[in-house]
Amino acid sequence: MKKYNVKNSVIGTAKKNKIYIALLLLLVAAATILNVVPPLLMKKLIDYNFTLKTEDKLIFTAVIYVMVIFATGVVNFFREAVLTVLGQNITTDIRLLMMEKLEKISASYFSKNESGQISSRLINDVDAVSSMFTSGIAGMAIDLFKIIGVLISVFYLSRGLGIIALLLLPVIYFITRFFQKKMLGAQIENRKQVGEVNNHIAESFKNIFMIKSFSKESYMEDKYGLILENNYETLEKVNFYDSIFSPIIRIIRAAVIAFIAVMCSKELDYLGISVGMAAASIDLISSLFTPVENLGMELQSIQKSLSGVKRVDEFLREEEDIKETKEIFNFDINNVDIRFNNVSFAYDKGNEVLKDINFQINSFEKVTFTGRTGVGKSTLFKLIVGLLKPTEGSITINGTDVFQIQNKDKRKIFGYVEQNFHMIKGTVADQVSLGDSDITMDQIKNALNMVGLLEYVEGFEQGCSTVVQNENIFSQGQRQLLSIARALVNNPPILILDEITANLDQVTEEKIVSVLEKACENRTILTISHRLSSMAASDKIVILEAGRVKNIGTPEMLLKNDQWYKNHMKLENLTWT
Ligand SMILES: Nc1ncnc2c1ncn2[C@@H]1O[C@H](COP(=O)(O)OP(=O)(O)OP(=O)(O)O)[C@@H](O)[C@H]1O
Repeated sequence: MKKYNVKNSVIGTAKKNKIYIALLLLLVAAATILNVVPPLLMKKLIDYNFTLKTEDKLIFTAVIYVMVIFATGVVNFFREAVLTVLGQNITTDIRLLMMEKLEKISASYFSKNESGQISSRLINDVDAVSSMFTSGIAGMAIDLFKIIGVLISVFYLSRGLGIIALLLLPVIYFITRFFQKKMLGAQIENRKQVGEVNNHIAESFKNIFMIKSFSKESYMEDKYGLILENNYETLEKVNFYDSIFSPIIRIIRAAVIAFIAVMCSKELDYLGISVGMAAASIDLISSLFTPVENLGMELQSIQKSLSGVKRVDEFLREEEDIKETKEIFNFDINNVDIRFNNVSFAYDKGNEVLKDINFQINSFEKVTFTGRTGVGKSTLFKLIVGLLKPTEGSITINGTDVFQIQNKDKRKIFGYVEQNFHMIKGTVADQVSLGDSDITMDQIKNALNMVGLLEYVEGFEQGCSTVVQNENIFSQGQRQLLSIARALVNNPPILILDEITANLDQVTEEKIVSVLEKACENRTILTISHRLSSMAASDKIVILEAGRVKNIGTPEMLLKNDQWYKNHMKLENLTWT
């Protein structure tokens, strides 16, 4: 199994983007140097041109000063641009890696995890990983370089001022961190409250008829008022920390400047430095505040992103479906032999849904699976099409383990009609072909014709090429017919029907049953049904109970020897089931 993880992916991206990395390092070095040049030029300007009252290269130094400030802006702009490109490349590579993994991942992963959770890994967690490298680690490195550059320059100007700058660092850092933590706490609280407000609004809209018919308007209003109050309280907290942080930092900065000015004053002259040196030092020390403040945010961003990295790595470590059969599975439609060999299956370890299942299905047999709800019928179907892997035993088709059949071959073997039809974005033809370019328009039309939908579809302005903007252009019954067309389009020898008439009225059900009767000719049919009357046409009925096969036989045999079947049939005739 290929070893996927975030670290390897980022190293891979870095290798592919060597030029950008080199450029970034160059720009960071240039920005670090340029950052300390203006204060040093200022020192020169003040000491030589103003204090000594010479005009020695005044204009020249001033022009250089302005140019350096301009160059700093340009370098910072390119540095941000390179960082953005690198960030996007990291995101793209991780997303592609996750998509590659997604295609190989075991289907049981999707039954264990909600789709919302999975998409959050692919979207939010990947963004977190990318921001960890761009604004987190890279930002931190840039700010550390800036701080080191400033400290070296201040020490170069005056050792005394260097020590002051060094002592100032932890003070700014801890004050900033204190406020950042408080602010983050308040923001999290506020976000929760905003979520509550949104949920309440969504809930009100969803249940508006119920609220009106049960006169719950004032209850909902009071609840909304309470939620809004909590929301304002948390927002006030955020605003409070936000508003006092900036003045506090400004006061500290002003105090430091005043302190340095006093220390350098003519009367005291504790530091023994020139006016220009003092001005340059004040400028440099002032520029220490922003990178130190940023460090706290970057640390926070790295901490937050680390959980994203962990979650992406967890996803990338998920078990894969490993297919050993490389050759195309050639299928003889006249010779179908499906075997369940001691099959057991559990979604969660130790909690078996199906136990020790053994049976055989032959060509053109029509087999119905029945049993109480939750007994494991749909699970059994997912095992037959190789979406799930048995925890014990195997299922074979003509001797090949179904789990080893390549996904691309499966559609030629099985046609799966689910309980609910899932529309995809695209045209009517796409609903049938699922965008498979190997399926021709003739095949699509044939399939639609077989289910009696062709005439209806050709009535649309664009016929099969009509883009489905609103799925209600098809009724529930027509959607079920589309589902059958989707299953039949490749003319598969095995048709799998998962209680497809469960949610339909009698008339629609009859129509679908008649379509199916035609579609089922010359195929092996596996179907789940609760209605025993519809099983009468089956060659074989498999009754499941407590995860095991309780009985197998023809409808006539079961009517004689299976009490459950007999009772159920009687009740159904009385229309009690
Ligand atoms: N993704 C899943 N994760 C964990 N347990 C599951 C999952 N899907 C189904 N189960 C459990 O497995 C058992 C069998 O479910 P299954 O859907 O196969 O039953 P069924 O016979 O098809 O039920 P029904 O007739 O109601 O459709 C149930 O107890 C169900 O809760």
